[in-house]
Amino acid sequence: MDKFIIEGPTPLNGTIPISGSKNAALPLMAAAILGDSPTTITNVPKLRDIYTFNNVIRVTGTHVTFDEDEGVLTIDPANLAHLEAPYELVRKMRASFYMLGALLGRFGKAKVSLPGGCAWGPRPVDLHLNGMREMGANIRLEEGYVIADAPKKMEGGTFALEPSSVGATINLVLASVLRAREFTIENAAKEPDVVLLCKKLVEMGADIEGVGTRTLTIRAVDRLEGIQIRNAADRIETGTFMIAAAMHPESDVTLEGVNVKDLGQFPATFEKTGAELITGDNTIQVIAPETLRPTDVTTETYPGFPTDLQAQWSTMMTQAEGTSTVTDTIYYDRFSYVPEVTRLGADMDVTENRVAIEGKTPLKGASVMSTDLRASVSLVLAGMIARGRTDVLRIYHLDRGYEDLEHKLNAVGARIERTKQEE
Ligand SMILES: CC(=O)N[C@H]1[C@@H](OP(=O)(O)OP(=O)(O)OC[C@H]2O[C@@H](n3ccc(=O)[nH]c3=O)[C@H](O)[C@@H]2O)O[C@H](CO)[C@@H](O)[C@@H]1O
Ligand SMILES: C=C(OP(=O)(O)O)C(=O)O
Repeated sequence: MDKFIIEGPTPLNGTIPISGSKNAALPLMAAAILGDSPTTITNVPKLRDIYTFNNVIRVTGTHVTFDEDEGVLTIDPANLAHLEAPYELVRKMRASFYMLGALLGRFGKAKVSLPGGCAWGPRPVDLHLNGMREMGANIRLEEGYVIADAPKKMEGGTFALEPSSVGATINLVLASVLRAREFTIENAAKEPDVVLLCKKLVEMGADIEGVGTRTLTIRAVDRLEGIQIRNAADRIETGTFMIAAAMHPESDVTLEGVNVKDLGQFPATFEKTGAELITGDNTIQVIAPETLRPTDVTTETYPGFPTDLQAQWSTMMTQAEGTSTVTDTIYYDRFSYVPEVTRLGADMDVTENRVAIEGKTPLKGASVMSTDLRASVSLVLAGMIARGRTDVLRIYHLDRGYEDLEHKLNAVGARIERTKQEE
């Protein structure tokens, strides 16, 4: 197991390239197995979640090749015959649960383990399962597995997502495009990852009405063909580095390869901190403010503030001149980073789904432990402005979702070393 040793504080100056998005790539990979010819996806990041999902897909007999240097993934489902996603792999990442929709949609049968992923508390999948039932599938749970089957064509129907769910929208779209006569998803997610998936399925031949809106109507087609897809830029990595840049008053960082449109309201919220943003076609320059203004945020569905940037924002607010609150309405208990950032000297207090942060506390290096992906990166952000040495333990969570994190940050002035962690 690896850990990071971080020496701080360090201002960040220079240019950071943004990688392809993990959360956009994974549903596209699941969609590829619906095609009756190979699909090629470019701009795919080298991340542990991508390798794990490659292996999940391979178990089915699908041929997967990943050219890591070029970021090109080719998925050829011609020999797909084994309709199962086993616990040993699915437990490692939540997105492998998309295999349920994809296998059921393509073959009318699937056996998929209930999911794992970042475990900060309950992450139910009832909407995925009930939506498929509404479509006409038989679903039962047996020994930790979901076992599903469906007739050649399911009747379909209408299913309202309450609350709106990214994962359930993706799974229901995957299950229906080849197999439901007419299926309507109300209150569908319209996060950029979902919109990209729907657009690419339409390019493959799917019939999806309402792409990019809250109501999707899907009418099954008989076949889909493989296509060439360019994966989106990672909007959460972009937001994370914007926050990193704002945390030290002498930082000035340009992010390259950004998809500004995918950031929703985040840039406008970000500017309330006093940080200056200069936006180009696919670049964002972040000039840190002299004094960071306390700025309250509440997570919402897109285009609102993303839950995946909640921990990073709270960590930034430890350096603001005053008190702020950060509320998570998507996942109520995504605050496991708080005791760890507190170990570095922050003053944070969690009540229900809200953390109150008393700002401008000097941080001082210590050993801290990563508990999930976005929690882990928050500890790196804190470590980069803490005085002295911070050891961030168990960084395997980070490797699930941040490509070349230490190299990218060291190239702009950070001092982060990856080393083996003694057990
Ligand atoms: C809307 C939202 O911001 N979704 C985020 C969520 O996606 P993820 O797909 O994990 O979660 P969902 O979007 O499905 O969850 C949204 C809400 O719906 C609830 N729910 C979901 C499914 C279900 O079957 N039953 C149910 O009650 C969840 O508990 C949650 O409160 O975490 C991902 C990883 O951090 C993020 O990338 C997504 O942007
Ligand atoms: C937690 C995340 O991923 P997952 O939903 O795959 O656990 C994330 O991307 O922040």
